[in-house]
Parts: sequence; C-alpha cells; structure tokens
Amino acid sequence: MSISPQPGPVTVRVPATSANLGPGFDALGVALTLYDEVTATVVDGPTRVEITGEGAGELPADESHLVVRSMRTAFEALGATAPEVELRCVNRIPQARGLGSSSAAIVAGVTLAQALAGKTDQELALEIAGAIEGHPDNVAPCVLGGFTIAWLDDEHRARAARMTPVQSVQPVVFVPDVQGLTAVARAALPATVPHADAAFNAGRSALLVHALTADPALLYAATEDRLHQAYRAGGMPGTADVVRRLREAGVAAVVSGAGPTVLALSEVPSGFDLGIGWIRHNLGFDSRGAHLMS
Ligand SMILES: Nc1ncnc2c1ncn2[C@@H]1O[C@H](COP(=O)(O)OP(=O)(O)O)[C@@H](O)[C@H]1O
Ligand SMILES: N[C@@H](CCOP(=O)(O)O)C(=O)O
Repeated sequence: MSISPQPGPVTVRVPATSANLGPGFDALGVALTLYDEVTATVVDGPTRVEITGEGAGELPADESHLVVRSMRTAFEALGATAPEVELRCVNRIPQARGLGSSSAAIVAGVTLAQALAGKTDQELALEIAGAIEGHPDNVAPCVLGGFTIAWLDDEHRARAARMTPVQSVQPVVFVPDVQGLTAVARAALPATVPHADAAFNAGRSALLVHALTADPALLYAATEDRLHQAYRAGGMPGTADVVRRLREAGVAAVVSGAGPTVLALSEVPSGFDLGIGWIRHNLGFDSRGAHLMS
C-alpha cells in the first residue's frame, strides 16, 4: 500500500561540504558551517519553487529543480506517492564552486521526502542521495556532519564512517567569482594512474584521518595529493596558483572538492594576498549534518 505524505510545511537545513581534502579523492569529506534551508509544503499543484540567495533567477522554478527531482526519487524509494509541492529555498552555499551545493540540494530533497513520509533514516538517506549524486564523498558529511570516510559497498550503496575533527582546526575557504562544474572537472581526470601515485595517496589519506582527528601538526604532509589536483589545474589556473602560494607559505591548502574553491586547514598568514575576485569565509566544522528545523 502506498504511503500518503503529510501536508507539511517542513524545513531542512543542510551544510556545505568540502570533499577530497587533497588525497582522499571520492572518499573523504567535511561538513562546514554554511547552510542552505529548504521548506516544503504539499500543494494541489503545480509544483513551484521560490529561491532566495544563490541561484535566484538562474535555477529552474519547476519540477526540474534538483531538490524536487531528489524528493521524487526518494518518495519512490520509500514506496510513497510523490505529491506536488511548494518549495522555499534560502541558498547560501555558492554553487558550482566545489562546496557540495548539488549534494546539499539532493540531501535536502531526500530529507524532506522522508519527513513528509513520516520516516527518519540517515543510512537510507545516504544511500538514496549517494545514488543520485554518483560519488559519496559530499553526501556523507552533508547527511552526517563532521568528517567522514565514504565508500560504495558491493551493491554500490553509499556507506560512511563518521569522525569528529579536532577543535583547533579552523577551516577557511577562498571562493572565486568563477564557477566550475564537477562533471567538467571529472572529465579532466585520466582513466588510469601510476601505481606509485595510487600508493602515495593511500598513505596520505590514511595519514589525513590521523592528522584531522588527533595530530593537526601533520596536516601539511597529509594533504598532499597526486590523483586529481594536478590533472585539473589547467582548467582552474587561478585556483592552482592560490593553492601553490598557500602551500609555499606552509599552509595545508587544497582544492575544495572539484574546485574552483580553495580550502585551508591550517592558519593562513595575515596579509596573504588573494588577488581580485576571491571571497574569504572563516568557517567551522558542522557537527549535525542535515536536520529538520522546528
Ligand atoms: N541549491 C540548489 N538548488 C538546485 N540546484 C542546485 C543547487 N545547488 C546546486 N544545484 C545544481 O548543481 C549544479 C552544481 O553542481 P556541481 O557541479 O556538482 O557543483 P558543486 O561543487 O557546487 O556541488 C548547479 O549548476 C545546479 O544545476
Ligand atoms: N570527489 C569529487 C568531489 C566533488 O565535489 P564538489 O563539491 O566539487 O561537487 C570530485 O573531486 O570530483
């Protein structure tokens, strides 16, 4: 028997995320204290979307909106009939910048559908959102908060282990005024990599888990990568330059996700000159992940 969704309204808050963290390509990610909020109300129809902030006037306002599409996928997975909805989106996460905006939209949709269907299940939310996104490293911290190691199990379902980053680490992101789509950045990667580079990243990823949970003095060495950033540098020269200059200054800086945002995990020297067109956000690590607001 099909479940009938509740009428709502229901509001979800979803964090920005930074994936990869250097060596942990498609596996490691952190949730950040920068949020989108989406309110869903069941209506007679048609589905409509009101957007404030990032993406206003650019994103679709109908059923092709990513939150609506994700809600529909989730309702189907839950065995519920997808209702027509009115969405109110308050977007603060910069889009197509490497801060997991698409995962945030997907997780928002899945969480709203679960709430309207009267269910709460983080493991299932991760599974559904991971299948929609295609790689699990953003959806895991977005659902769970904190610092996550994500993987796909033998049935290709997203799974994750959650840790708490050490409090003394204060993430800083540098967001450029240009966008970069993750799909384009993924197309720049080679189909195969040298065994030595894979071994290098395996060691640094393991070290990063230790550095970010116990010994931040090791973050510089732990954020070195040979699997994705160099291959993508030609498509984002400004980002590659900022990462290079920060690292030369001793900062544990990496490309955030697929870029073009830069993430710094150790103190940035005062007076560091970013150049024109960059915005700095001093953030924290979000510990809650996606959650409903009363
Ligand atoms: N809040 C949102 N609502 C609707 N669609 C969104 C939202 N955020 C991102 N998207 C969609 O996802 C695209 C960006 O996804 P992606 O290239 O993966 O970048 P990001 O690193 O920001 O996740 C946007 O161009 C838009 O189509
Ligand atoms: N592992 C992915 C991460 C993409 O993150 P996003 O925030 O840029 O969507 C990749 O590097 O492609």
